[in-house]
Amino acid sequence: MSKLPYRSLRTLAKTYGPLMMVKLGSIPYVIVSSADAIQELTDKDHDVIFSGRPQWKSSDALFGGSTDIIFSSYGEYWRQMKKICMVEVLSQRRVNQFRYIREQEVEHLVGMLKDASKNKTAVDLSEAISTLTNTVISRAAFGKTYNNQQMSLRRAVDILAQFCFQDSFPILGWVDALTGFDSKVRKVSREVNDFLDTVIDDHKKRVVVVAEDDSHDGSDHVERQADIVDILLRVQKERELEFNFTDANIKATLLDMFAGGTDTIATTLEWVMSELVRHPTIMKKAQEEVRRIVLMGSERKSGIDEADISRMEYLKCVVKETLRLHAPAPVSLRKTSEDVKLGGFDIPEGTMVMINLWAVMRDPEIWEQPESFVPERFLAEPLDFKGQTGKFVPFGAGRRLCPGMTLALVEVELVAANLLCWFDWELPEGVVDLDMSEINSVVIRRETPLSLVPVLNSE
Ligand code: HEM
Repeated sequence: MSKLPYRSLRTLAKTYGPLMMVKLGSIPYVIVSSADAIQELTDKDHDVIFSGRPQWKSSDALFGGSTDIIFSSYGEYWRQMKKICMVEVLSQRRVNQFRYIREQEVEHLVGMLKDASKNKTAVDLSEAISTLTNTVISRAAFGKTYNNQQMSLRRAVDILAQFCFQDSFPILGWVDALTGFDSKVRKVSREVNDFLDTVIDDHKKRVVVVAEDDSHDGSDHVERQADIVDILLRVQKERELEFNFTDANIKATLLDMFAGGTDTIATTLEWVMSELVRHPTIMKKAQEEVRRIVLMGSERKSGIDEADISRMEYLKCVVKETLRLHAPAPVSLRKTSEDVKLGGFDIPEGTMVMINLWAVMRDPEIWEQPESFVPERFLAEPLDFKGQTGKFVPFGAGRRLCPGMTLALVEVELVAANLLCWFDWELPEGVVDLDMSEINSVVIRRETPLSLVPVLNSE
């Protein structure tokens, strides 16, 4: 198995078919690699049975026994947690509420790039985008950024991607003590808990008027805009739940927002820009659309709002095509909750299942020129992100579908539109072709940072 397992598993599936049993470490996994199998797995007879998740040593330690949304087992507890997440934290209303944060941070990024463009030197766009996505989620979640302390969240997310003997070879679990994995997990878990306890305590102490709508335009006409911690504390106090929503649950939810909502958005933007730089005609077409809508209307605008974005049909296709080729989360991990049949095979209760989303989105049986970057394919076939066809599945499918997709898409589209509207982009001197190598960490990222020269658009 290579360092990019979704690629090796696709190669195996070409020989052994879309449903195969592979041992990863000493644990047997059913690997699912076709749209038909995904559709079957998420139909009404299968969805619940395939909605379990494997728990890891690190998820148990970091999320108090995997009690977050990403890692918790399927059941009433997960259902309640996901509902809170979707209704209270990631709903359209919330996405609108935090619009002013996205707009301010994008303005900041554009300002920085305008300054850099004066020197005609390359900027580390990966770093700039990563800072933006981190700041946006921090301000939405905590009301501000906590610079140094917040690094513990980064370390926690990184640990989830690290190899652990117990998860792959349960009989060798003791080796994790020797490699230092166990002590590292304990240390990071302590740091994260201490940090999030401080954040929650700070919020409990503040008695100020907070607004939970999108009335905040960045000025001070409400005393303070509610952030996600305020919202979760209000849920804890007011909402009638079938379980006791404790501070530990709030911490697990917050950690999920960071684990799910920073690197995924940043890496999508990196790949959008990488693909566009490699395809100048597509870049030009996308720029023309964005500039026509923003700069050539009856009143020429100095900023881009989300109403403009809703009209950028081609840009949306560029984002879809990027997510098809570069799914940030290339596989979805599941666990069966009872004996079940899939594609005619008997699968016992408790089986680990890996859905190779990446392979399905490059399957030559269902995509023309599957390896090529062709945004136009989505003009011809406007597939949505809900994964119901089993074919276009960057956010997964079924009950475990990603709840952060609305938030992710508005942020990706807003940043991309700004990068395309105000700048042309060039490769640094001496670079002829962009290296597109991938690295598998929490998400699939570029192996090398994306370094590009911004040239101010003079239109
Ligand atoms: C481009 C951005 C994103 C991509 C591609 C992405 C992709 C995914 C995928 C593939 C899954 C697994 C779905 C499955 O098992 O079928 C998932 C789950 C999840 N994502 Fe995202 N995600 C993104 C952004 C976000 C954001 C912004 C958040 C929150 C702020 C988020 C929070 C979650 C959570 C909580 C889950 C677990 C859902 C469950 O188990 O029920 N994601 N995501």
